Amino acid sequence: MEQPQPHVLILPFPAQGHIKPMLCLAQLLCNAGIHVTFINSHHNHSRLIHSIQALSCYFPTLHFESISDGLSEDDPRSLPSFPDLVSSIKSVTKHLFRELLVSLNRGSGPRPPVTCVIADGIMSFSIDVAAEFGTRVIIFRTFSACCLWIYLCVPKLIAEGQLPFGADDDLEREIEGVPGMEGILRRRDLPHACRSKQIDDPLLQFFVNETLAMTRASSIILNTFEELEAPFLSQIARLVPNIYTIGPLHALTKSRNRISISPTSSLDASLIKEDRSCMTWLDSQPLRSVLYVSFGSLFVLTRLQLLEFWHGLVNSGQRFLWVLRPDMMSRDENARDVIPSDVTLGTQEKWCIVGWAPQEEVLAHPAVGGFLTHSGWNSTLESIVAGVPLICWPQLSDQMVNSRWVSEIWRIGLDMKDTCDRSTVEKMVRVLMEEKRAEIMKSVDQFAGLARDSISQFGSSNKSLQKLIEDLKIL
Ligand SMILES: O=c1ccn([C@@H]2O[C@H](COP(=O)(O)OP(=O)(O)O[C@H]3O[C@H](CO)[C@@H](O)[C@H](O)[C@H]3O)[C@@H](O)[C@H]2O)c(=O)[nH]1
Repeated sequence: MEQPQPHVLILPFPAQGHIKPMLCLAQLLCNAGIHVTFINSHHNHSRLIHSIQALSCYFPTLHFESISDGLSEDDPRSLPSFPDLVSSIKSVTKHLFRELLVSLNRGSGPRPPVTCVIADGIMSFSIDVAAEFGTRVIIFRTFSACCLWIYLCVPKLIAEGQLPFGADDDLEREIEGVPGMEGILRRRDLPHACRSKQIDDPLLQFFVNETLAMTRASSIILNTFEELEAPFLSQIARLVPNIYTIGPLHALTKSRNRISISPTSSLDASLIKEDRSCMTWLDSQPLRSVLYVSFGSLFVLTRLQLLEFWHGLVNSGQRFLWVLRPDMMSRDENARDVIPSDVTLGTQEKWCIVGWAPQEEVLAHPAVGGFLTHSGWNSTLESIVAGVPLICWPQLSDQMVNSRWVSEIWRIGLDMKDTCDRSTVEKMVRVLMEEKRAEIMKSVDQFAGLARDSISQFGSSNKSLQKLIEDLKIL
């Protein structure tokens, strides 16, 4: 009789910062001979079609399915639409996910029935759906352990009266009651939703409820490495049954793929088409001279913020490469039209602007010497691996605490949260690129080394991956 085979169904939240690490994990599991079905929204599936075709060629056990996210094709999916997306997923996607599970479990075609669901940490409905079928669920949290630990502590902070506070209250005040963060965590470092005076603020409730739901899964996966976040991993381990710490996933995946990937191939699963002209521009820049500026895939800027950044960057006298996405402005404007018209657009000697960059390659380029970022977790990890120091300008969720840890604990960069004026931008850039560069680079090099060690053959993240693979093969 034929042995039953493992088949993992992976369900990411339909956004770039969630799809990318989960697709990395999918590749690692396929390398171990496991069948994986990766679910995208219809909207993202069509945007990823080239990556999907390339990945399906390279990994014979990797399959793709798509279901609706409940929004229409033309609806925006950037940050202001996040609440609409969350509620449509809850009302529409949940049922479609159940139907897909039923159909895959019929076992028709080359794939065996589903043996495990690996679902995004903000798609907790999957825990209930999988339970109907008696299928094991592992939750994948795509952001930092330090942020996960804060969300787990929010009910306690509410009970102790430390929450709520309003955005006008003293944001410098220390937060007590998050073990391991004493003396470091201030109100302003909590996820932005904590600044609401209303404890029933829908966004805060959403993140807290999704976090608590996670404790019902059989295990959780975190895209981090032990040497970076050990204190929080041990705190979280007291509340969840089992943690696999497998990160930085992008680097682990690249080191394990036996295929040679040409830089122009689309295996990186970008939802926006990359403009590779910036790589040619970087080739002509001096060593470590360029500040890379990117605020991730969701972030939206006001006209005023964009102008303050622009003037601050130009006044710093440093070279910069800036990613301005076409959907980046809070009003229906093109970011490039907002930049003062006395400056000719296009590739200049000192700066270059693109709509979307091949970020990992940019960070690995010898001309890049710093990264001005919103501190999304993927960007933070990618910068750590590349050994590039950071200036953090966080706006929400995990970004708020990531930036605090970057500046105060890991000491690999600077935190400029809650400020956005040209003189601060100029000063921060000068400090990072010149004044404190040598000092910051000592920690940057140390953490880049630790990240490399964690994904090596005997490293902590690789061991955790091997354990996950073994566990998935036990049916
Ligand atoms: O020009 C660009 C800009 C970005 N990226 C990639 O896009 C991803 C962006 O991810 P991240 O840095 O995590 O930012 P967001 O897209 O904003 O991610 C969301 O999801 C993350 C994971 O949960 C959270 O940490 C963030 O706070 C949340 O905003 C990274 O892999 C980048 O390499 C590119 O490839 N090209």
